Amino acid sequence: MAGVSLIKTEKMYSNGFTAVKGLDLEIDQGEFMVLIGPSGCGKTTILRMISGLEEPTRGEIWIGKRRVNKLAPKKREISLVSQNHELYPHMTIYENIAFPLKMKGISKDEIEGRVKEFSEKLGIEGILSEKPKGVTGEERQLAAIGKALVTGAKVVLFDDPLSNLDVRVRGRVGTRIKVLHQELKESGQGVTMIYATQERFEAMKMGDRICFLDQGNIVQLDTPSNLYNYPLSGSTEDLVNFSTERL
Ligand SMILES: Nc1ncnc2c1ncn2[C@@H]1O[C@H](COP(=O)(O)OP(=O)(O)OP(=O)(O)O)[C@@H](O)[C@H]1O
Repeated sequence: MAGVSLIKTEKMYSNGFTAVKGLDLEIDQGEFMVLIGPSGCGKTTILRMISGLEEPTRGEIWIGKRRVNKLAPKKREISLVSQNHELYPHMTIYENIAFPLKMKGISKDEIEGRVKEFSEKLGIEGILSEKPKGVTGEERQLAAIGKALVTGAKVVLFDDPLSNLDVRVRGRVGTRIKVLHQELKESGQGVTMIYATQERFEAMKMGDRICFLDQGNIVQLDTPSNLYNYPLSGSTEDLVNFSTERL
């Protein structure tokens, strides 16, 4: 397991726009951290810096005991799930989930065991021989989550992964991710999950803690119950009021 720390992390894009402003954020190992905030507040930029797809302009990023500012994405032991499921259309669901393990040179038997384990945990064992276009959007996204987790990544990043699904399906897949996080923790394989969303109900339901962002700054960082009891600003009051109406 590995925690993630951002220390005075800043991102200025080449056009001079600063999307993330001197962020201090410590995510514990095995934690489920939700990043929430309006469009453009910097959620994707933060995830891209943690995964290594963007380099911070200033500050530090640590994954576990390693300072990763200059470390290649592949060496960070991180997976990223986005709203576009990123499955290869010509491969079956099984082949897609197995693909990152195959790339690592893992034996066929071990691949089989791991794909079986994760597909059962995600309830998609019945669609393994299908191609992505032959299954539902929900199943495709679950397969993408399986592909992200099967490698044994210590940190999994989710960039608004459910935004293309309708609201009922969204709730179901969100619950599955949360349950899976808990099951992995209980089985000693805990994974740190960092989950970006604009959905307030999702944030309150899923996060161990919620980091509320606005214009590249943290507005409030706390547990759902503390946010509920002690909202520090109009934005966090909004988050709590809207979400609890639906609880
Ligand atoms: N490559 C880039 N060059 C310049 N500005 C960028 C670049 N990428 C993102 N931005 C800007 O940085 C800000 C933060 O963008 P980011 O995608 O991180 O926000 P977000 O919170 O993930 O938004 P959303 O919820 O809409 O995905 C936005 O104002 C965006 O326009």
